Amino acid sequence: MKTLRTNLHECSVMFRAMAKRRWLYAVGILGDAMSHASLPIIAAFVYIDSFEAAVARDTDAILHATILFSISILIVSVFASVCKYMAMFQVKKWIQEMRSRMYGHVSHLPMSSFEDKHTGDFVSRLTTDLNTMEELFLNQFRSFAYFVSYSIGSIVTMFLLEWRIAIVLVLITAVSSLFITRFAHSLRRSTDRLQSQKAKLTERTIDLLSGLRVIKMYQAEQVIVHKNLEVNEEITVTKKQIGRKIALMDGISYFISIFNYYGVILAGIFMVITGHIGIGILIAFAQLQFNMANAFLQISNFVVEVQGGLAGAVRVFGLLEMEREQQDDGKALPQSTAVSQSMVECKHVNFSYTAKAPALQDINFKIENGQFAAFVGPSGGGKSTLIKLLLGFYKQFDGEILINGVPLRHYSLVELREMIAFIPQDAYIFEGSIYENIRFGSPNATREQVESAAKAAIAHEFILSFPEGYETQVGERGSKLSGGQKQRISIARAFLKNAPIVILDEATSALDSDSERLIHESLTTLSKNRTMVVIAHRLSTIENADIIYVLQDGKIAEFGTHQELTQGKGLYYALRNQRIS
Ligand SMILES: Nc1ncnc2c1ncn2[C@@H]1O[C@H](COP(=O)(O)OP(=O)(O)OP(=O)(O)O)[C@@H](O)[C@H]1O
Repeated sequence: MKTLRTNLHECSVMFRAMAKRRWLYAVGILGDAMSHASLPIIAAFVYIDSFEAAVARDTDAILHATILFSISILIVSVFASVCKYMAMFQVKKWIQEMRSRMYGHVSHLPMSSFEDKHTGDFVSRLTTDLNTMEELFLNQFRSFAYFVSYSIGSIVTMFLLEWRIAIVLVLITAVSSLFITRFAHSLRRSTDRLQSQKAKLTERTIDLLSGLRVIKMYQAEQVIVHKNLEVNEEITVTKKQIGRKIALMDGISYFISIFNYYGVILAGIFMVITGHIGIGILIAFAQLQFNMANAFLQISNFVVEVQGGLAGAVRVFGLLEMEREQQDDGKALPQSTAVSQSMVECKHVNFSYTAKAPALQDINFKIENGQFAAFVGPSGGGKSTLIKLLLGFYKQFDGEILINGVPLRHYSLVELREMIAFIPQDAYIFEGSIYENIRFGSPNATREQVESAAKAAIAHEFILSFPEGYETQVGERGSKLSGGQKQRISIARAFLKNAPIVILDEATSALDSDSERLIHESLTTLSKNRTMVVIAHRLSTIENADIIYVLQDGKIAEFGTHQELTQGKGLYYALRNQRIS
């Protein structure tokens, strides 16, 4: 019963989500199911007339019944096809809308969602789970509507024909339905588990494909294959459990169906012999009961598919229920058009990811407009965390962050991100052309603007050296470009965005000295008339910074210019010597 209630609740959530489409879908699916269900019932009446006519040797009556039946088949076929198309069309459109909604939703999720869950989990929800939900609407609900329409129709017909047999059938059907709902409960647990295991398999597959280089280098093929095998085995175990339940359910529903079918025939023969019903009615009963028995034989597969579809739907809706990044009101920009003296300021900022150790403690600094500020420090010191706060990825921190003199909370995310051009460590390159990749910086930019951004980033020459120039397809994650080329495309995006603040998380990967020089040059140009905040891993790149902050264990351990910090012989000095030696 609990499963039934849960299933009904899940269905009602889905139907509500279909909005206006649900009515056309419901009409389509019911029309299709009822017209298909009506054929065997019409056939039952045709059999009564035909067999009675056959006994009376009335050929006209047989011809009449045959013509009527043929016309019915024609009408039902046309009507059912139209209804089926209507329902199918609504589902396809709805799934398309859901897919776009899910994509949009994923792009608005806070970064913390992706730190908590594996990419594979999202991929699985967007593909496998959405597909199972589509199947549920296209096939399983259709079969269910047919089964219900046919059961009601045939039971009513049987009541009209011979109520005593009909009562017995209703009782047996009710008992069988109760038994099936009990199975549904246990099957649902297995199908929920199966959907999660499938998601885990997608996660493992993504790890295999994305980490293939590392796997090969460390000859870890066996390790990764073993991990995949583990999930594969778990899936097989769950499928076996489902298979056992299906087999048991199949056996019992087979017994019930056959028992019902032959029971009706035997009872009917007995009633014909005793003169209670004619032979036509007996044949009609056999016809109705035959279809009912067939439907019952399909029921186990149907229950598994419905539970699987619902489990997928729950994961789809689970994704849509994940909380989006809060956009806030956004009233900061009008005030901030007047440029404040300090561009980025932190006042007593404290932040923790979890209840355990704080990632940032009492951070205070002020970066003046047009300054070049660098953050350095040992691994795990809190540099990336600070950048995440400045970019608005996490909002739950204590203290105050001011951008252009206005507290961060007064900016909408759109406004905040318009103020900042971010160059991440991993210069993410999207599938597509170099031109499209640079244009990410400003989707409305003209060709000239894209090219002048590429020139400023000293990328124009290498782009033109490719036979297809800006139209060169870069491959998955820019696989056809070198590390330095990817970084220069990423810098070109920042030039194109033309934001007053540039935040750069310096790439850790080593580059050849030529690439490093070009990148250094382009960053120097980029920093002109802009406020630069750089997380530096190579201390040589920030020697000319206006101010350097050294972060250790979430605190600012020291700050000053390169000369001051070197003379101070503190942590900066030690770090520098460590890296040089
Ligand atoms: N998503 C997260 N959830 C929980 N803890 C995190 C998360 N991200 C970082 N941390 C922790 O916060 C602390 C600061 O990490 P952070 O990434 O800011 O350091 P970092 O200075 O940028 O290090 P690195 O130079 O190695 O990149 C570390 O102890 C880290 O383990």
